Amino acid sequence: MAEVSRIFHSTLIPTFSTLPHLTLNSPRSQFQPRRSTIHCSISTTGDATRIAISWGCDVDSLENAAALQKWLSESGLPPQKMAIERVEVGERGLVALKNIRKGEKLLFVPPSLFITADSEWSCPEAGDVLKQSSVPDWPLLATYLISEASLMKSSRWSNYISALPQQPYSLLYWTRAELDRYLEASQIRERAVERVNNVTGTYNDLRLRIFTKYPDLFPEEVRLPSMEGRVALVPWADMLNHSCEVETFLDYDKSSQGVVFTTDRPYQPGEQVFISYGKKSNGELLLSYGFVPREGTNPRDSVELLLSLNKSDKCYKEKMEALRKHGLSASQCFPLQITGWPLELMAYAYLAVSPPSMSRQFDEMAAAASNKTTSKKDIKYHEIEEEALQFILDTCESSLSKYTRFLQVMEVFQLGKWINGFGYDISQAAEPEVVSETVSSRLVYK
Ligand SMILES: C[S@@+](CC[C@H](N)C(=O)[O-])C[C@H]1O[C@@H](n2cnc3c(N)ncnc32)[C@H](O)[C@@H]1O
Repeated sequence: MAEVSRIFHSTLIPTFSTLPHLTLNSPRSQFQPRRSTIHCSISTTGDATRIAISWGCDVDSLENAAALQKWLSESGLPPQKMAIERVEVGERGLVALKNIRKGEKLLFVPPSLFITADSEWSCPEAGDVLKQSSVPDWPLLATYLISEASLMKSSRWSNYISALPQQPYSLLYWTRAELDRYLEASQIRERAVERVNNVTGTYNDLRLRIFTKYPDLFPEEVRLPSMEGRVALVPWADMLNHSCEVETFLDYDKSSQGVVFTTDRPYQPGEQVFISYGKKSNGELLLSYGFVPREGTNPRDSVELLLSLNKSDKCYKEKMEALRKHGLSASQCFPLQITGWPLELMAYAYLAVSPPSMSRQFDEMAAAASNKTTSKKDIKYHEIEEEALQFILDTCESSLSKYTRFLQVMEVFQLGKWINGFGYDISQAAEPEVVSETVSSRLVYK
């Protein structure tokens, strides 16, 4: 169960958020067996000339969502205590229709409604080719979805496909220039670039290895979106939005043989019901799901702060040696959270600012800065504490200075407040410009 739970937790929702279009297989019985072809051309880059298949709807369309809901009930989804509605957080979401108790299990989506790598293809030959070529789950499912979308109304999944957001919020749609500009100083920028390259690379690989070799099965350009891990798509369950306050997540329930989640709080009729997409930072949420939670609502938010020894430090060599001994280097990243920073960061700061007269403490400091050692972490050197805090503050300021536009609206002095424990949320600096500009059309940030 733990494994299933992990898989569902980490892959179900990303699936939805990163794939422009999703699908499932159609049972042969519903169709005339035929040698259909995947005839489509879908762009993840916004190249309008490539879009050939009509699918999906506006992110807030309720019409298609209602059709989805009706189709799901006719296809085996048991009666629900929730309905799809327009919501404040996440455009559309599941809202309680009745009182829901804490600890209640909801959803019960049966496996017949899941979309997995084992789902039956309407074009079985195309499925066979991909499987024989050991195509990983993600690109396999993406191709599957596209193939079903190309069948339009005749696909068993047409109601599902039509209810998916046509243009999901995703960093995959950002151009390289936009990623560079708006995520300029965030670690998420590199990871987003990597992810886009991964998607493009996988698509190019498939095109070279498979699509061009079977032009009758894959006659046109098929652009594939993101992939990551194993995959299952679960209609209905993927209408649930994320809340940082909620601890509960999707799971496979062996006894009922369906996808469920257990509420961790009661809901009253009209309230939006949430799950957790995981304990992720704002950057991670942006990367995987294309949104940033409302400011200050994510206690798990964090940014990496890079601390470095000063090369002109008289004791640079000795400090370096001490750090090396404990598996650290002259530049080291530490997570800064909305709730504070790790003791290791403070220990590193002590080491960075300590004068030659404290050389006997270098080892103790380096050990405390390493998360690999079990040595005492909570070290304190009152004589250099202020200097160490100033060092952290300076590093924060220099890190923030990369967010040029951000600094125009956020006075640096607020950093001082934060560092003195007033709770300034430095983590919002993760994607500050994203919040302010481009993203009005792409990123949900309210
Ligand atoms: C699994 S879908 C949830 C259903 C989606 N709201 C819909 O209407 O199709 C995940 C997407 O919902 C949106 N979303 C989920 N939780 C959100 C939140 N807390 N704030 C803003 N958007 C959210 C994001 O666009 C995300 O990529």
